[in-house]
Amino acid sequence: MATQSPPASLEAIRWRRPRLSILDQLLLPHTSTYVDIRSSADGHRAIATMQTRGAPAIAIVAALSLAAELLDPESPLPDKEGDRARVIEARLDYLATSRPTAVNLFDAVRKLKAVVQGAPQELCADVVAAYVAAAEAMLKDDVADNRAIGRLGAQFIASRHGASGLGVLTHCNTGALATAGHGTALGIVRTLHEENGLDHVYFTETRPYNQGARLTAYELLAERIPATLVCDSAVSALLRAQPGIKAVVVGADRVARNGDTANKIGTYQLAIAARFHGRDFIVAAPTTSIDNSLQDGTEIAIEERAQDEVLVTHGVAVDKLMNNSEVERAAVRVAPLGAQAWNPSFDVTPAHLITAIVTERGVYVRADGAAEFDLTGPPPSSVA
Ligand SMILES: CSC[C@@H](O)[C@@H](O)C(=O)COP(=O)(O)O
Repeated sequence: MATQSPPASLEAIRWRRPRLSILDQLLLPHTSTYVDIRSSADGHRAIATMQTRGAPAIAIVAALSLAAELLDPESPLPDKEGDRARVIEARLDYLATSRPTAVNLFDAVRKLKAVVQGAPQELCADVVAAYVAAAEAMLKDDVADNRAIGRLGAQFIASRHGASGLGVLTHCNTGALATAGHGTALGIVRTLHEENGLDHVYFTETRPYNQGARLTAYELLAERIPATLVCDSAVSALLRAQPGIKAVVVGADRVARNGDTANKIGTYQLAIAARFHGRDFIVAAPTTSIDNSLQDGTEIAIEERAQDEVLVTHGVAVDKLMNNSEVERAAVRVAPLGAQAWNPSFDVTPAHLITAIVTERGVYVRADGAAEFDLTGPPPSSVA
């Protein structure tokens, strides 16, 4: 395995029609390896094992994995158009079982099924062409959406706290590795940095999978953004010690129509700490993360992952890393054999703890005195 420094511009999802490859996020940050995804079965496996992760990225990899399969001349698709459409829909249903919480996946599956059902029926190639074009559009649109979220979020924070010298705290990884590029909450951090508004970003380890310590650190180093890693348990102490941190910015896996937000485990306690210390708590998410079918967060399915993610940790040997030798990721048991762990991958932050929800269409805030958002209509400050 080769060791590499972080590339200048991250491309976690590499689509070169008809080929898809993804940056293996189980091996980051010490090893950058692209894995070929040739089929929906490969896509399902990459999502379930978290070789790729992050709500928007999961949806896009699922969509493109099936595009790669459909464009493969050796893929055994039936010749008849109706049969072909049914096979595509069955593959989409299968992809939807890869992870349960991020609604972007289900949103993508629903939209792609509608494309397949609406495609002209005369030629077999049409349904595939329509599918591939729609999947490719999802990749392209996500970057544009993230750039809009970055700009609107940076403007919102600047309007409340000034346009320079800002400190922010973020959680998990919501950057180029979790999306098609730029990122959501990390997109706001990137935009603040590009516009010289950012003084410093603090980011959590995000146990147990360490999306912060491994992936956000990797992205921030690549772009030389001034940043400091903290343990998840240091957040309250950090907010007390650093009055310059004006906002906590996080992503979302699913937002109910009242604003209750499911995001990476630990987000809820960050929101409580932010409220206690009088800081803004901002959710950054594309509208594909909003699930208007859910009245509130109690209806969100929370994924529980394997106990071993808590009981065992992974890393590389420090001496090999320092000597620039080839490194191999190894598992290290932390808890004693026999110890039991509970490992919910997400938690739900109640709407009343959230200052604003930044989408690509605009910023939602709660009406004066309201404990909940109304996400069923356009945001008050919509983007034309
Ligand atoms: C733009 S990514 C937003 C969320 O998906 C992110 O914060 C998160 O919770 C990711 O969880 P993960 O388990 O790594 O897929």
